[in-house]
Amino acid sequence: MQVSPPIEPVGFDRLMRGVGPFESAPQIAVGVSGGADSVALTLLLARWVGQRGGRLLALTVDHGLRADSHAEAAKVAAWMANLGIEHRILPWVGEKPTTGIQAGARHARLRLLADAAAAQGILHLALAHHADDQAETHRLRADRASGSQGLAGMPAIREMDHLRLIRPLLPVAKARLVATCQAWGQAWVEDPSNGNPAFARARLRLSQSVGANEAQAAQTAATARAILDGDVARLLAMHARFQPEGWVVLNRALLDAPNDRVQPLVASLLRAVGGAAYPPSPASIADLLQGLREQPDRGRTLAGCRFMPLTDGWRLLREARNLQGPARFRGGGTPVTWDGRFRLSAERVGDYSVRALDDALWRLARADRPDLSRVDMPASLRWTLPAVLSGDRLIAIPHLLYTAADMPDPGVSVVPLVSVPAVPARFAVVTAADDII
Ligand SMILES: Nc1ncnc2c1ncn2[C@@H]1O[C@H](COP(=O)(O)OP(=O)(O)OP(=O)(O)O)[C@@H](O)[C@H]1O
Repeated sequence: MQVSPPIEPVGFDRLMRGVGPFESAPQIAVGVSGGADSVALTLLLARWVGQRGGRLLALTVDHGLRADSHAEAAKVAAWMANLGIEHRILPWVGEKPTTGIQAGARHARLRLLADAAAAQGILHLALAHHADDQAETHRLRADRASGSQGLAGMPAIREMDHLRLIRPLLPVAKARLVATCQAWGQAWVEDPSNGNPAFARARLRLSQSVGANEAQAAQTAATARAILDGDVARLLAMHARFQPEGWVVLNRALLDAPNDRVQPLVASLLRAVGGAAYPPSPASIADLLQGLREQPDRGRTLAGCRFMPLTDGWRLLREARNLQGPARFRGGGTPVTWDGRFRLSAERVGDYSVRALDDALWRLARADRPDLSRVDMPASLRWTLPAVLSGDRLIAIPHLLYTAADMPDPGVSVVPLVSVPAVPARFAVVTAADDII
């Protein structure tokens, strides 16, 4: 039987160069679940960061979904203390989903990790996905017949709102990570859900071993993806202008680019503007593109978005129907995501809810502030905006800079989830495959 060697310092330096650049004294956060993969990554990072006079912050999310999750997190904390690695436990509090638990836990986990790192001014969050994970992603996506971008799997670098998600171990086989822990004499925990066939990923691990061919295919696809992401980012920079209200102006010339570039770009745009968890099928995007090319002056809808013709392009915006219903939040800085498009929070603690601006709320706001009528905005866009209520009182329409005159200012802030005008590359890398963290 072939024995896998542990990862040596030189090899890890090379892996880190692949996900750079870093500051001269790098500050990095790492998600450590306690499994062999993330424990190995934490050990490797601690040495790498230490050699450069930087800082490593290890973070463990306690999902509270299993009886022993607290004990496990505490065990990781003890290991980290032993190794002299700064560590924090982040409990997942609040409502848990009843269906799609794994996907819900992944999203919550990423948010908790990213927020904790960003709060410390850390710009890089490392996760321990490895080559076997990549190959599994590849196979899962192939089973669901996703487009070429999905098949390209996870990116090694993904820009998020305030930091970069990095996956330095993507080229490395899991066996080498286990060997790394062993070489360090460091224990790890086995995740029982990896053996639970209820979950697609675990099922795959149990039913099929992932072959070298697939790992190779995933690697090739990942390279193709990096090239694709770069091209898509350039096209976005040239032809798309993002607006803070979550819509985009597109030049008609965008459609002159090759289809294998326009297709994933439009998929990302639709997902960002429409707020859906997944982009629509490649076939429906192909139909849309054909329609836009043949009759550019006709409006079209797809995936909760509208293309409204302009003189030399389109306004792409959220359709003002099937928007998410009211979502409640407590303020005090804790954010809520609404309609898959915006993250809202309020400084002042209160009993708030966010829902779509409608005619009745708009009348109330204008009665309070008649000058709002002069805001130059098409009605179709207005009805896609979030309005914030306290009980049943309208208190803010953040995009119109409206706050109710006779109420204390709740200090509402709103961030569009995916539109990042200054750095289109961030936008370009959002695909369904990124949901797998
Ligand atoms: N509870 C957690 N707390 C912090 N980070 C986590 C947690 N769970 C997963 N991660 C991070 O996300 C990565 C991917 O998660 P995934 O569920 O695929 O890993 P895992 O099966 O728990 O394995 P491992 O911990 O061995 O990496 C992990 O490698 C780790 O970096």
